[in-house]
Amino acid sequence: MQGLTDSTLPKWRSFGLHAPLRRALHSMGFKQPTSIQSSTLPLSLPGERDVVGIAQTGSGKTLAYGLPILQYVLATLADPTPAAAGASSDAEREDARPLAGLILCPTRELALQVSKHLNALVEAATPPGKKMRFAGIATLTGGMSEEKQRRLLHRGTGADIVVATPGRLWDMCESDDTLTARIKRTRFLVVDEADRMIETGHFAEMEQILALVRRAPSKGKNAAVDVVPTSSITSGGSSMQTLIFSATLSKDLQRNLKRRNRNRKSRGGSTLEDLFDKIDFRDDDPAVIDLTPERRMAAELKETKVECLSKEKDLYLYYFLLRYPGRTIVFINSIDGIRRLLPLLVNLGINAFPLHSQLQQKQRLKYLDRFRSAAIDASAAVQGRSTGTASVLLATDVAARGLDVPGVDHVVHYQLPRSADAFVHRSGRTARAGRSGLSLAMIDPGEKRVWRELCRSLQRPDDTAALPIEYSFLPALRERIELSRSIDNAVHNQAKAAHDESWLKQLADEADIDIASDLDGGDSDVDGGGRSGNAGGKSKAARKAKAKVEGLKAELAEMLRRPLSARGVSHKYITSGSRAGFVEGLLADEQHESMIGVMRSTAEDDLAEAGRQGKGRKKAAAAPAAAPAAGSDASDAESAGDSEPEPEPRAQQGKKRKGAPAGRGRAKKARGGRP
Ligand SMILES: Nc1ncnc2c1ncn2[C@@H]1O[C@H](COP(=O)(O)OP(=O)(O)OP(=O)(O)O)[C@@H](O)[C@H]1O
Repeated sequence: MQGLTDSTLPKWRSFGLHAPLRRALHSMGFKQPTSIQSSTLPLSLPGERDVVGIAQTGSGKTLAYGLPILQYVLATLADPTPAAAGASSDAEREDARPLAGLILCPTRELALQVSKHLNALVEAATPPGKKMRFAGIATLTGGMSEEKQRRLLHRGTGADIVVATPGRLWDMCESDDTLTARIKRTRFLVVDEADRMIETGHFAEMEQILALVRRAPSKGKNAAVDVVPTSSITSGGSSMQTLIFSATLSKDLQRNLKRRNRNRKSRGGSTLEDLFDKIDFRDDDPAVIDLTPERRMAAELKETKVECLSKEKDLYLYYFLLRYPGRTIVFINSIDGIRRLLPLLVNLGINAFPLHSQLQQKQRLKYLDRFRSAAIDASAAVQGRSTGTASVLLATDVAARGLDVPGVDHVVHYQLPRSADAFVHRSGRTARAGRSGLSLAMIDPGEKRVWRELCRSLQRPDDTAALPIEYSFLPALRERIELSRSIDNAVHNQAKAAHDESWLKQLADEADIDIASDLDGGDSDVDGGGRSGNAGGKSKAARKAKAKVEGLKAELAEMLRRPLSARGVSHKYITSGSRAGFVEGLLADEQHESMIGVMRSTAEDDLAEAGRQGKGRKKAAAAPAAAPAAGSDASDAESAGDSEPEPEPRAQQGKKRKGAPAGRGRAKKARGGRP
């Protein structure tokens, strides 16, 4: 073992991991185990116990279950099963080899990520110069070529570890006896995100897969079935170890918050009972390691909220993305919502990518990759684009669990999810592995009850601080958003007209009627215009619609070029503006890149500063009773003719340092019109 002595990684030494694994941990920079790893490893290594591990998001659960499996693979390299040793071909050897591990995950992205994580460890564990990796990992997920997955599964003497989503795995099992037989004798069964995996009605195939690893009653608990011919295997091996992991394992967190539930109390309980019902643990008393923190979230996660009208969410989201550039995942409850918001943000120059289940798998991976690899560089803000510094993933809950994208700064709940566990998992896409992060909940009046239920489910008071907002930017942002919406409507009309036109043309062709003159510029009936999909060219209306889209785009580009200024900033004579500290900030090069008048700062810093200021001026800061302020306690009712939220009394100005500006007194109600 080159360059690695027992003293290199003292914190890992007590687990007795094989040298290649310690080498890999060393080269990947994992200097010490996380809490869940150090608590479960002594129990979960080969030959030990069944383990149920519950720990906060981003705490390293993948390695907690991955290391024992890889430890087992390394041990069997030196000591293959007798049947495998006596086999004369790779296929025979594969038949005779039990699977080292079967890892079940709820989403394709998560399965691919787990494989990638374990593969990286295997690669790092392989001595330099050696081509053969010591463990083969096959990923079986839907949306990708089954044939290719089958090839990788059976390569050589077969994969050691299978990482799979239940649907694709079961499909393949139905036509692959070798796979089925190897699963029946798997040495490790891992159920990641276990509460989700066994939730009734989610994965019909889970029942069948779990039945494969259940022991046949006739064999009894201690029957040895590990080294027997494949054909005679009818039930799971007796030495299987089961490792169950999740960040949440409580039925109360799964409760539908949107449904009024009078029997709330009786619904509590633990998913553990369901697990014991559904999974045939070999251990009579599996070890349960529960490291759930009090608030159920990572300690490094800061939480905030914006209370605003539903129709104002786009505005506050845009404000947040501009004010705090970085990598942000925005969770939206419906795919239609993503389809609406995506063009709106893209028109505004935001690097936004969609992720939902109706995208092809290739596209899902492509967008995730672009989100992951987008350069977050403050200096990338370019003329004509509002920002080049944000990377935004607009996602449904398909991205809520398990996804580990390094460097996600913020999670935004554009709408509240339907259950508290979804809220915990969504929020956990940031503040991972000891990093800081922020979760922002956007709450409209209709969601106030759900928010209260959510806090109750999480057993905490509603003490989430409101996001400080510099209200004087909002009129200009609103104008941009409205223009972006108009562009989207115009593009939609254009496309619709193109569709109508080609349909009309098709009908005309079928009836042998010539409508070319209309399409060439006569008085077309096609309203709104659009692209003609035929050789006759475009109708007058289509040309008009195209010109309208181009005109609006040019107008927005011009608008985006104009700087955004906070109230009190003078463009003509910089030093004459009334905004305190503005010039000092400019001189110190601490001004925000695209919002003139506020400092570069993080949302976490601004929250902390607002908290400090708020303590001293709680009474003075109370919002006017007549209109709900964003971030203040808005009315429960979706009031008719909802007026614009009154500006927050004290505008926040970003991170305050020594000599930095203090908040300017009360801002006046924001005016519309151009800045
Ligand atoms: N011992 C360690 N030291 C430092 N970083 C680690 C360690 N173990 C894992 N990590 C890193 O922590 C990050 C989160 O790990 P992982 O995805 O396994 O978390 P998780 O607990 O499964 O999260 P979730 O509940 O969201 O699925 C990963 O980027 C991983 O590389």
